[in-house]
Amino acid sequence: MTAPVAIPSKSPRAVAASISPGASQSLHDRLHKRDSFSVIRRPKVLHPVDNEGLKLLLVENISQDAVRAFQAQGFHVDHYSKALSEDELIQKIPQYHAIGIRSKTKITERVIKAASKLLVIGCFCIGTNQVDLVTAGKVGIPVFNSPFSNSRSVAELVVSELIALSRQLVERSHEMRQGIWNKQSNGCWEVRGKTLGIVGYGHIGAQLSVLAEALGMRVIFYDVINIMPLGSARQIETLPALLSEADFVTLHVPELPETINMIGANELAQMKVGSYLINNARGRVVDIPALIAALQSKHLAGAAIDVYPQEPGSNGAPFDDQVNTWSSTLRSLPNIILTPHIGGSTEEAQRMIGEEVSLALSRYLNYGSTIGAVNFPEVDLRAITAEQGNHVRVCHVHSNQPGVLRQVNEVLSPYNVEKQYSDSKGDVAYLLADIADVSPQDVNKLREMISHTSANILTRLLA
Ligand SMILES: O=C(O)C(=O)COP(=O)(O)O
Repeated sequence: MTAPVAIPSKSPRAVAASISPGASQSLHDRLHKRDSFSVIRRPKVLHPVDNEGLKLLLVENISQDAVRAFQAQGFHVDHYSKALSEDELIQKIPQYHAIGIRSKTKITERVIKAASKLLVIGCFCIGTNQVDLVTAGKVGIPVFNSPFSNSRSVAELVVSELIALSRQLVERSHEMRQGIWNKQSNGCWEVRGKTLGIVGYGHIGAQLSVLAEALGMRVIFYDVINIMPLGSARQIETLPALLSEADFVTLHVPELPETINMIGANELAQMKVGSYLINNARGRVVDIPALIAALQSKHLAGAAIDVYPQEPGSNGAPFDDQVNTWSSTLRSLPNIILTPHIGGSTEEAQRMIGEEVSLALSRYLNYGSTIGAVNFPEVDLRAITAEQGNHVRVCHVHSNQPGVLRQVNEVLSPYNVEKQYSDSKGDVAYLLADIADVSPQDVNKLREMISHTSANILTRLLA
């Protein structure tokens, strides 16, 4: 699990989408919910004019709620339970307009280059490090994720690991399953009064902070930005200071160049003798051979690991030295809890993520909205109403360079532009414009002309 990817604050002129995952409205109602105008006037349901019959590829066992939500809109959905390798993706992706993945499927530059029809990528999880976000943005593909819907599930898993580690629960259970009675209190502790050090105080870290205090723990945290501590938690200035004070260290940071091997031999040496390490973030954040050494020397009393640099792509696949050279050594250590990347794997989290990310993808495919995209300017427009029969929405992704809007507005000048909004992020800019009274014969002509402007990356028309 990772802390949320920082989403730039929304422009005051962009319409913010507030999504309440527990809400029970239909997808259609929710697609329009945030537009107060639509309460009075019925919104028109838009469809892409040039790619009818949208095909979606969902991999890694994404929730059936998402499958149903897409099917209800008439999209064709192909659903796989396992992750696909780069070569498998390259072979399949050319026919799809959208793909939904979780943490394991890597959308590399090669995959994106092969994805000639791809319009949007949905990460049905928090982390987006498995996607080449820059390349996707450059070819006009926004990437959406679920910034917090599995946070509670991860925080609860950490609570269980805190107690299980400090009571050597997995060891005792393993012995009993082998018929060995080994009642002992040596090296077993209550968590009450112990110090929990949280590295990364995002949605998961903050949620965990509250739960841990309810157990009577002292909570300290380290984060690269200043964050208001919840309850009696305390922000610590530096990582070494946190490591040297905590009895338990738990990691909740995204995988970034600066977090890879963030916990190595030096950091482990800074941790207290007899302390514990918990990693439910990303496998490459911890230098595992160094962790193995720290456990073997008994400097650490235990560890719980849910994520690994390399992970098998499907259930039933072995977790052995072919996957990571040290797998069997790790498996042989005492008081280590190893789980197969299950931090966000609860019914509740998967259902909420399925709803949230399918909604974001549908909003983009049908209405052009990029609110919540992690690699793209966030743009939305209030709905076209059902009465506005011949209105057309232009969605124009272009290079962020001078003179583009002049060219595009030149093309639009014979029409009445009801509303338009554009924003940029890095090299990519995105314009949404609603055009009145476009005859059906003119629609394709309009798309052709805008597509031929010099900075065009991708132009879609919705009507
Ligand atoms: O949300 C995340 O980033 C996770 O690591 C969970 O990944 P998963 O959906 O279980 O593949």
